[in-house]
Amino acid sequence: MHQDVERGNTANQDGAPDEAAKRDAVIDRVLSRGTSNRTATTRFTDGRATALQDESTVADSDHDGLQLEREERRSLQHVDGLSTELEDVSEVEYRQVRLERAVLIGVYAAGTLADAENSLHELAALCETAGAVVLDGVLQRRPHPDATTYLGRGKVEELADIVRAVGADTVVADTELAPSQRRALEDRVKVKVIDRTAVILDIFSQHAKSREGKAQVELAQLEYLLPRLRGWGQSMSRQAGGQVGSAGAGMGSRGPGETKIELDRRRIHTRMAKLRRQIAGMKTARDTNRAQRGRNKVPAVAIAGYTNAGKSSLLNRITKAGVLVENQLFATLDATVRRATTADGRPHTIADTVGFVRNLPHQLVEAFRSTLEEVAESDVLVHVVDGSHPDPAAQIRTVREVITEIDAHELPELIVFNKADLVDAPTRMVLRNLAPDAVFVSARTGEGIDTLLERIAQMLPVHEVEIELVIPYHRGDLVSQLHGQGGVLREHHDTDGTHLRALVHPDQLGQFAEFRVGGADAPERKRPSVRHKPRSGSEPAASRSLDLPKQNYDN
Ligand SMILES: Nc1nc2c(ncn2[C@@H]2O[C@H](COP(=O)(O)OP(=O)(O)OP(=O)(O)O)[C@@H](O)[C@H]2O)c(=O)[nH]1
Ligand SMILES: [Mg+2]
Repeated sequence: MHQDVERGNTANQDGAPDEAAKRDAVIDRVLSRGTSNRTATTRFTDGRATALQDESTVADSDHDGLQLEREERRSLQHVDGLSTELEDVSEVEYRQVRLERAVLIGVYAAGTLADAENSLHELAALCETAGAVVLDGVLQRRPHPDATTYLGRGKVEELADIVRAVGADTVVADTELAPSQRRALEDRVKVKVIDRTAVILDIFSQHAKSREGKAQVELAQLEYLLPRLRGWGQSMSRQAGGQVGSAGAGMGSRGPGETKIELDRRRIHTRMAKLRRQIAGMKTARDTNRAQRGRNKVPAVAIAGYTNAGKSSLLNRITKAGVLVENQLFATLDATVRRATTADGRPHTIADTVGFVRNLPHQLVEAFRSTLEEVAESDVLVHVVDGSHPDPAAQIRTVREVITEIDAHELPELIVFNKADLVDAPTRMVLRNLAPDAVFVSARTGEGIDTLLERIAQMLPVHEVEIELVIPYHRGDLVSQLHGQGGVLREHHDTDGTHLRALVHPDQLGQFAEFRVGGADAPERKRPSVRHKPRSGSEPAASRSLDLPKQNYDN
């Protein structure tokens, strides 16, 4: 729009080049030389790269000029059905003032077109959630994004044409852009350019409600901005016409806000240190709560999964918790913990958690680490997957990646395919192959909920009983059995047999009654069992903590 035109015209007048600018320019030049060689000489045959070839060495290839041209034309691919533009013209008029009009861009390697399209559709949903209108989306096939301009040089010109033709004011790249790529693209396309990470951070900043959530998002945003400081300071002040404030500036620029962005690095570092301390402080309260639950031996279930999979709906269905459910990405940012009881009366907690998404900014995973500990410290992971999603396998992969990152990958996991009301029989077969033990449920219709509750009850740790035993030598089978179930705490041999202190399931008390020290009436100490799958070494998982080293919070 008008500001963008102005910005384009003034792009060369932005301050005298300082040392950093010179350094950047050199880096940019070096990078652009390296890639221009590569992109000019890479060719594809039948969707497969034929390795790096020089133009002069492809004489014997079956490419003729026409084929090359056709391939070039094909390589910038439109993704249909992305537009979220409103039909009603009057509403469009109104929204134009308020919302950004975005064109999405992505790069995909040979053979991953379907995946790239899914990813671009998801980016469209993210942009929509952030409050933008998506006008168009284009994908370019390329082994790697261009180091200078993300899309190839020629394609950037086409993109500029598209942006002008549809009247967009923002370009959103599907993967994280290097600061120099973003600047180079902006200079050529003449509108604001942001990336997937900025959109996700923007949604988080709009949705954060609790003090802790807000602090976590701000920390993540500052971390993202820090290496981009110079570029953002310039383009954002141009973008907003010098206007100070956070709400009106649009996707990728809300949150820390204009004035903060223009603070020097040192002050941002100070602010980040303060946020880390705040978050660590709030974490203490959460730890106390959790320790309380731990002392009362209440097993914990965590509902985790891809964003919009229906985690909150499921928690509502199970516990009638009244948790915010929205057809939006990242509706839930704060972990909600509810109490529940199994059919046989065992109390436990169920926690709803923040959703995951592909390319979840690592800054967010770091900042939300204390919230995500809620997941890592639970006893059972209920991994909710949207069964009606076009690529549930990718969702499962993404969620497992994050779960591994927060050290929760060894928890017993139950895959739950939700939205079964939208899944037909053939798709169920496919899903079943993905996860044979999974439960199919519908938070909407209630289908499968009873089975889900039964399965959760089976997976909850049972409280084991600690007993003292003397087992005569001719019953070595019992000693082996106790070792086999991992229940032996202490053992020594004496003349009357093997002396043991062991953990057994309450159902086994009868079996061992005659060997108990002091007879069957001996006092027994109840204690929670160790995890189903103890983590590395002999250390029981329950005693592990995800605490970052103290110094990480303070510098
Ligand atoms: N058809 C159908 N829709 C469902 C079902 N469960 C949830 N939904 C819908 O899916 C959307 C997302 O539901 P949420 O419960 O907010 O999903 P979530 O996983 O908590 O999402 P985030 O908190 O954003 O990560 C909402 O529009 C729900 O109405 C289901 O079983 N069937
Ligand atoms: Mg939710």
